[in-house]
Amino acid sequence: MANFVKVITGSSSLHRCFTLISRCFASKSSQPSAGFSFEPNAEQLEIQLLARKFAREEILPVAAQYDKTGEFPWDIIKKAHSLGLINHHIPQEFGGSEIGSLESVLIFEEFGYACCGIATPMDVNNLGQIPVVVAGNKEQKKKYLGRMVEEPLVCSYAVTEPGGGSDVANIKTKAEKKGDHYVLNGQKMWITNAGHANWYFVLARTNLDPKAPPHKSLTGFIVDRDTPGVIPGRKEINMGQRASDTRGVTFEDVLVPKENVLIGEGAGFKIAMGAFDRTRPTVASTSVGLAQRALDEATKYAMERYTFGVPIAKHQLIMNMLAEMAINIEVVRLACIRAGWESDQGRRNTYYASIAKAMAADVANKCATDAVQIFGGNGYNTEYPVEKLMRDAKIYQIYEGTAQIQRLIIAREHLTRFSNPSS
Ligand SMILES: CCCCCCCC(=O)SCCNC(=O)CCNC(=O)[C@H](O)C(C)(C)COP(=O)(O)OP(=O)(O)OC[C@H]1O[C@@H](n2cnc3c(N)ncnc32)[C@H](O)[C@@H]1OP(=O)(O)O
Repeated sequence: MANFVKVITGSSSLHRCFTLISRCFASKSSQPSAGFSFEPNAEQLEIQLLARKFAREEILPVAAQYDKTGEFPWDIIKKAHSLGLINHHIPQEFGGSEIGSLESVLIFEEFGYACCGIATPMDVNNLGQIPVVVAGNKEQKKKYLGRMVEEPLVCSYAVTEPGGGSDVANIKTKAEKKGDHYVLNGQKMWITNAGHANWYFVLARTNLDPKAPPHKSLTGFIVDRDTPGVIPGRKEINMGQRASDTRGVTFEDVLVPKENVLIGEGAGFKIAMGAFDRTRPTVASTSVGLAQRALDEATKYAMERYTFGVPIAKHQLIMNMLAEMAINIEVVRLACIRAGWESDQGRRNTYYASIAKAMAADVANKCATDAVQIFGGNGYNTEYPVEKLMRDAKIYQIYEGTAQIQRLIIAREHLTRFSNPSS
């Protein structure tokens, strides 16, 4: 592995970072802090710098090309795997690095800065794994997480259906128990990594009684991609994040062994929701990376572009736009850190995760749109980087819970806290 690191970077300092990152993983750096601090500790800084170097040197230069071709970024995923920059949540017991959510937040901001289309397959890899991390038994973890540490594989989180993704309790895919197996039938839609996944986390209805409480009727399964009857559809051509692989998946009489049920029948809804609590902070920080990139590109352009005899960065209306971008980025970055940190304290972070996700998605869209505005006609052209940022940003207000669903969650959490301040 060390050789591989040198081959891809030509740098022994990067390898030193890798050693440090492993040490940090081993010591689980996210211990409760002694008090407020805006300073990353030495290990967090090393992780951030490693991710930044990797993102700027390996992802950013090829981002436009992957966007153009829509090719799945296997090369990047393999390199990230070899550096320990993916599979963060897998316990050390099963070979993973088991870093904190806060460290994941730091890594994904760097990935998002370089290319969200390339970051998303790696983010979703976490989303697919987390149900197994939090709800899998020892055998399931060993079998399905262990293989992802051994080789660069990806998995998927298959919850959304053609009928909708927001109202999770109403999904229609069903799994009927027959002997030692469940027979899975149904259709999933907008499943990221679906064409390349080695296995899927699938949420399905196991209690078909219409009077049964919907949340307790859903069960989470691990489904091997090569099981007969698992049929991924065509790659969807989306507005942005084009390197990311999104497809429908049909399940036709798929036999899933009962050993692949997570926890037990009826536990699926809460497993699926709990996974979002862990991944929304990193999805949010990925979009913060995009917003920061938009600000940096816009600033550079504004300092080089002259109108009325001065760089446009000297015009107050442009300065105002840059300032607004900076304000929003600084604030939402802290929201992401809080959401990751809360999770690392072992507390339910639903409220903070949704605040970070909701705000980061809006900030990314505002910053990308304003960057295009600052670039003027050039911003609308594919020769410049900001039109891609605008296309890549939109989905953050839709996937992993729409802007509206996040506000629903925040309001519900707020009302509960308000009524019961000790909760
Ligand atoms: C990197 C980019 C990612 C790209 C791929 C993204 C993949 C996707 O986009 S997936 C599709 C997007 N969809 C979503 O994000 C789902 C959005 N929907 C939701 O989050 C839920 O359906 C939501 C919040 C609206 C829940 O609504 P609702 O059906 O009213 O359930 P609700 O009453 O709140 O909860 C039911 C039970 O679950 C529990 N629960 C809810 N949330 C959680 C949670 N976070 N953790 C644990 N338990 C939870 C509740 O406490 C309740 O428990 P009990 O019955 O014991 O009281």
